[in-house]
Amino acid sequence: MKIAVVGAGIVGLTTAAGFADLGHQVYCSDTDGDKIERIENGVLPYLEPGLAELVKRGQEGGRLAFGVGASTAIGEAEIVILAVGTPATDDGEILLAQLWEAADMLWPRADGMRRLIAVKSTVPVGTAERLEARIRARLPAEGGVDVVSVPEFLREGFAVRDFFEPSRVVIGSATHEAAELMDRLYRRLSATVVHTDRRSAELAKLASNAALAIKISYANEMAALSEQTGADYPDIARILGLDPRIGPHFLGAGLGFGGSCLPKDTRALVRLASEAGAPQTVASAAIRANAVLPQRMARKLEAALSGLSRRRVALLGLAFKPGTADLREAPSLRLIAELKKRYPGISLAAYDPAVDIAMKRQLPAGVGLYGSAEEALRGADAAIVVTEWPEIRKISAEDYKSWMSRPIILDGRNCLDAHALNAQGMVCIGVGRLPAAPQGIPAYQGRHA
Ligand SMILES: NC(=O)c1ccc[n+]([C@@H]2O[C@H](COP(=O)([O-])OP(=O)(O)OC[C@H]3O[C@@H](n4cnc5c(N)ncnc54)[C@H](O)[C@@H]3O)[C@@H](O)[C@H]2O)c1
Ligand SMILES: O=c1ccn([C@@H]2O[C@H](COP(=O)(O)OP(=O)(O)O[C@H]3O[C@H](CO)[C@@H](O)[C@H](O)[C@H]3O)[C@@H](O)[C@H]2O)c(=O)[nH]1
Repeated sequence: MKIAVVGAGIVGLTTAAGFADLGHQVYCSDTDGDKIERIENGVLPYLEPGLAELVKRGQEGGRLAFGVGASTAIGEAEIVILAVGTPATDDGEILLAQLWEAADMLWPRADGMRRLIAVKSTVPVGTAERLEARIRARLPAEGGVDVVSVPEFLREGFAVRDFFEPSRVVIGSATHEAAELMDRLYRRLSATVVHTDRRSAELAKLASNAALAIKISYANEMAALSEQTGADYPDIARILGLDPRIGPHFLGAGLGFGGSCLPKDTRALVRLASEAGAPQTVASAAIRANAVLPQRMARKLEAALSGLSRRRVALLGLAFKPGTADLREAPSLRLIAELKKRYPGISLAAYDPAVDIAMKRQLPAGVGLYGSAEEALRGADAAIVVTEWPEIRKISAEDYKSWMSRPIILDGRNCLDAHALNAQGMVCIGVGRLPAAPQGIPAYQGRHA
């Protein structure tokens, strides 16, 4: 099948390279000429395991080509997949400018034959219908277009794996022909395919991310309650997760959810729901619960160190999760803003294994960015684990003790063995965990003390 993918972000590029690998003829376009040039030369702008190899295989096999903007290849494609960005404002309005721009580039190439446009970008409910109406209004009478909704559920850092082994493929369509054609496209993947209407597909995407956000916020509030009542949240999470009706995933407490999707899509759902007259109070509370986590961490830091104004604090990890260099809505940025607001004299020394130029540019002024954990930790009065990178989890008690002024670690992802580190003369405090008598924090006398 001939396919065009519009947008070469993580989603577009993975989709394009994935379908090329499945034997389709794929043309992938982006308006960003630099990005396309880098991709064509094998220098991917994303840290995604296996993606560079997949792209190379597609190019070498002659099944994957790239270009800037519109092209005849788009006119020839049976299916055009839209994977452009759909950022959201702080109050949850999803901005569709990139989608309309892409659509306006398509319609002059859609005349004369019936064509399928698949919206993979995350959009408000009703967008596929609006897009179809917009394109149809510009088409000559003999032309035709069907717009379907095929939301994407891949996770950053697992994009390639999730393409080939998706948890589900959702196809929202309005005609039998469109559903059938999309089915053919996905036939080579052994995935559970759910056929539905377009609005349900669009809402299912927002609902999925909001469900994950709600679960994480529940975990974080339960962790706070554990701290207040002398319980151990990781044990509680394990007990909860053993109930198959609850499940073990997304119960990790810490600095909360970030990234380009969970925060924006949950905000979008809340806004959409309020406009539709069906308020999503639970999703709304999940956003509020997430927002207070940097303050909680700042208070813990203050309790662990008496006086913070001239202290040096190391931040271990900046990316919104391990395996990516993505800083979009990263908890690290909210934590930095909170610490700098509360303690203007604080010195912040950060390290992230995926540090790159883009990350440097996004960091607020006044944060030192170092090329190794050792450099960030040297002379630090405390360290906060912000992202649970394997490299960071592996730092030994000996290293912490020899590099830092005071070996105080606030484990913002509960990824360290606090008891083992504490037994080696460190002060390691997790989230929802019982503190092991650090200075400034009252000792707990229970089994974890
Ligand atoms: N990143 C994820 O993990 C993820 C997962 C699932 C769904 N999504 C959703 O998928 C969509 C894409 O996400 P992303 O992270 O890949 O976005 P992105 O912003 O990283 O990439 C979008 C790309 O589209 C390009 N673009 C914009 N207008 C264009 C046009 N008119 N023609 C051609 N290219 C154009 C941009 O230059 C950019 O390279 C979003 O709606 C997002 O919410 C993202
Ligand atoms: O128990 C947990 C699990 C995750 N997180 C945080 O939640 C955020 C999001 O994590 P994750 O969902 O793994 O990352 P994304 O790559 O943003 O993927 C989400 O967003 C994508 C874009 O819509 C969807 O396609 C995916 O299905 C959905 O998991 C990160 O900041 C994590 O640190 C926690 O705090 N606790």
